[in-house]
Amino acid sequence: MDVNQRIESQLKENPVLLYMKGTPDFPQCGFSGQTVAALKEVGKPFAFVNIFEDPEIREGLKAYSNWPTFPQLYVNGELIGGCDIIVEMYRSGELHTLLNGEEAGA
Ligand SMILES: N[C@@H](CCC(=O)N[C@@H](CS)C(=O)NCC(=O)O)C(=O)O
Ligand code: FES
Repeated sequence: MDVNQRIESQLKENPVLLYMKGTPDFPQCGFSGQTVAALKEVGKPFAFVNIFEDPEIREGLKAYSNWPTFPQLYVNGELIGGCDIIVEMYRSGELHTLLNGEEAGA
């Protein structure tokens, strides 16, 4: 499998997937840490890939998504954004809406 196929299969298997530095319990960069904190507040389960453990994905994902930095949050295979976007969506309530669908605002 080449790197694009690996990325596609990860995205297919995980409807909410965060590519990050470190793990949710031990983020190894503040940008990944802030993003994890927002996701944890919303409280829906999410999968992650620690790009420090996978240099091929680290470089391949930048080309795949045309987005040069981490974290990168994907929902249903679609890139939602990095730290700035996710934190802003958390503050505005959009992240909750995105991850909870109709339950949002209930
Ligand atoms: N403004 C970015 C901040 C993220 C960022 O600058 N990430 C850098 C430093 S952690 C990065 O991933 N650089 C590429 C690399 O480390 O491969 C965001 O909103 O996500
Ligand atoms: S690892 Fe240095 S800013 Fe993220």
